[in-house]
Amino acid sequence: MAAGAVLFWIIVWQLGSMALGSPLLLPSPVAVLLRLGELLPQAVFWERIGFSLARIAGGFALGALLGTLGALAAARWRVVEGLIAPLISLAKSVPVASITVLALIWLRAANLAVLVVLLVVLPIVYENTLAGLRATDRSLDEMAALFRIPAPRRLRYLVMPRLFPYLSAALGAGMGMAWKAGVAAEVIGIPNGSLGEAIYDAKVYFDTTELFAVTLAVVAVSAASTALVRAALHAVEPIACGAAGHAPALERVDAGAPASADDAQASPQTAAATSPAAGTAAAPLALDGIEKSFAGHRVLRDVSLAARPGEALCLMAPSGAGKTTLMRIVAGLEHADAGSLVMGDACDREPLPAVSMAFQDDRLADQASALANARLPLTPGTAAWDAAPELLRELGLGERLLSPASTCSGGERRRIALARALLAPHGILLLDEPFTGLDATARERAAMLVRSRERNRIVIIATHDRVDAELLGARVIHLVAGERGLSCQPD
Ligand SMILES: Nc1ncnc2c1ncn2[C@@H]1O[C@H](COP(=O)(O)OP(=O)(O)OP(=O)(O)O)[C@@H](O)[C@H]1O
Repeated sequence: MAAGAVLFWIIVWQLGSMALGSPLLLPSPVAVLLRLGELLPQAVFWERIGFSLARIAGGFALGALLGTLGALAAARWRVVEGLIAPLISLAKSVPVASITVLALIWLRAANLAVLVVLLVVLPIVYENTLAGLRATDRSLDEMAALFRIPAPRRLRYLVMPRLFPYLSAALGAGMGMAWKAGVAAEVIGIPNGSLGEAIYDAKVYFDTTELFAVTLAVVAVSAASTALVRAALHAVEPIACGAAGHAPALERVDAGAPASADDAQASPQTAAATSPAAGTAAAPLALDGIEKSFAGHRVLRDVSLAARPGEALCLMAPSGAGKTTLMRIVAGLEHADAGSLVMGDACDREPLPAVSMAFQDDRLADQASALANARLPLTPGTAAWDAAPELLRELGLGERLLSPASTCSGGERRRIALARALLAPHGILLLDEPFTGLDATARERAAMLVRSRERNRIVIIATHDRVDAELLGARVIHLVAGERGLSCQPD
């Protein structure tokens, strides 16, 4: 299709040239191709291409680097964004010709394309990268904060997948613009041995055919550079984004325990023996008189409850009653309007308490594998790290260990999120409707695994289903609707 379109326009060009009948105004494509054929064997022509390519690529690399660093700093500090904003506006609006003339005053003519290209590429990369960084997924950020995922892992598995499409678009567009601006600057500054000089000479000698031939070469080299940049980005993307199969550090499965369907039959008792949480002692938890409203709508009123390590509580209430809100308050993700929350000796919410949570909406790194997701909050070499593949197998995910989370079914994603919460060695485990989407067998197995790992933790489960409480042997707490909100009542 593309080749057909090109052929169509070459025919139009040929017909136009024949109609005009003046090679000075519009040489025919055949004449241009013949001239290009004469230029291509000449070493000096390739030296010109090399000269311009080196400077344009250099300016592009500098612009991309500074644009990315500037965007990272601007996303982190508003004051930096404010300081950079006028410079970016200036770089976008100042004509290439003005920059070129200034560059000629400041620099040697040979290197002026570097500065001009830098100033053209920098705002494109800066603005796109900043937009990518701002297109944050708050729920993933919240998950990362709760699990205390180390910054380099956050960047690779959670930020880069969002950022990469913006960065690719910017670099692809930036490379095309770099050639336009770089050659324009060379035509004005006429550095010796550049493609711009060849175009300038062709203009001076009214050699329109030569002008077209050199321009055609510029277009070809620009297209090849853009294709190269896109191919490099395509190759780098899975590694930069920690996609499944490209994160060996997080995905190493013990050689003695290959992923297989048979492994899914491993018993929960085995898991209990290797449970990372087995030695984790939690402090008691006490909520007293918790109140919470959203925009005047009271959700929780006078909610009080207490739990000791080793205890499981089951919050039962109808949909929309406030179970998630209460869990979020325990996790420190939401602030109560009134009341107190005590964990052992530590009062209240700052910093976030050592809590792990299976969120209602899973919150997985979609491109990463099931195993990488389960290990995101973990430290290599710990018991929890080593136990991750086994736990996933016991949850029936032996075949999916190295599959991207995005390709997993709803029930499989639920179990990955559950595994991540179970493995994180925190004293309080919050499970928000953890068995949604699981069939009866998977649900029973998951419940047994939770039970086998809860010994020294406080487990709070939100559910609509009494069976979940029975499977887990949990104490049932009803959130009961009152006149002015929801309060807590034992079973
Ligand atoms: N950030 C928020 N802003 C405004 N309203 C909110 C917010 N978070 C929760 N709510 C409201 O608080 C109420 C309780 O929500 P919550 O998610 O805690 O209920 P739930 O019992 O967990 O529901 P479900 O069982 O359907 O998950 C709902 O009416 C919800 O719309």
